[in-house]
Amino acid sequence: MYKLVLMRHGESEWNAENRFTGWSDVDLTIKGRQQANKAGLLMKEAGYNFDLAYASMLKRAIRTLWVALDSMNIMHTPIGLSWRLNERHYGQLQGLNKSDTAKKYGEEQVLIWRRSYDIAPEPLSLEDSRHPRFDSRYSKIPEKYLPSAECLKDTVNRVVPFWNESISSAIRAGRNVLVVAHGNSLRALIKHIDNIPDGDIMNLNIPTGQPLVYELDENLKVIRNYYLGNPEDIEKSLDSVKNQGKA
Ligand SMILES: O=C(O)[C@H](O)COP(=O)(O)O
Repeated sequence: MYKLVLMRHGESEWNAENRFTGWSDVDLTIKGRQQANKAGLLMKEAGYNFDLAYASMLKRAIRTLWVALDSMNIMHTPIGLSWRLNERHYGQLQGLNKSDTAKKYGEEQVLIWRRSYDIAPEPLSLEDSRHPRFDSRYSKIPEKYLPSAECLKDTVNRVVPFWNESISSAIRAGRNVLVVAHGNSLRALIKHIDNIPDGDIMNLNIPTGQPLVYELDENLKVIRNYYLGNPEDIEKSLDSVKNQGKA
């Protein structure tokens, strides 16, 4: 049996301000750093150790990973960063307050933008200075792959090649792997590894800074999954994620 640990970054500055974030590169809040530290201690106490860790190319995920590895005292762990683990690109919604957006367009519309499987928000124009094609960290990635907006289906299509080419082969090679990414890039990954139907994935939310363990059989089929943290904290955190789109 293999074990894989997935974790969403700790609270970010825009989580705290309830703004759509996507590929915007905002940092962790103090609370977010504390969550990452606590998550590391939790994993250490539970006997986890990692041979390899992955994060997206966004600093809220990278810093969460650094802080967690630091609190586990395993900062030597090799790290792979990939744009394929970045958050779902939220297009023109990026930067807007979720609750104000619900007041303007209605909660139902915001829920569609946040959780529908195949409806993407309005894209950023190719000339918008926030477009990833102007960001040097993505300069080696062919422009056709750089999103202007994504629905979850697009994010699944972006994340799955990274699972197939990197994460799953590391697991099969017997390496203990930690992946730190984002609410929607993890929903995309989980949809794939746990074979969740398109219609059911809208009910899955991921709390910030909570290690989520997946036990996998030799064919990488999911046996079971569970959070390491306190169930009440996780429930509270899940409710707050759900309620972000309320007017
Ligand atoms: O990009 C964002 O705003 C968050 O990371 C995830 O947002 P969501 O829960 O509204 O999809």
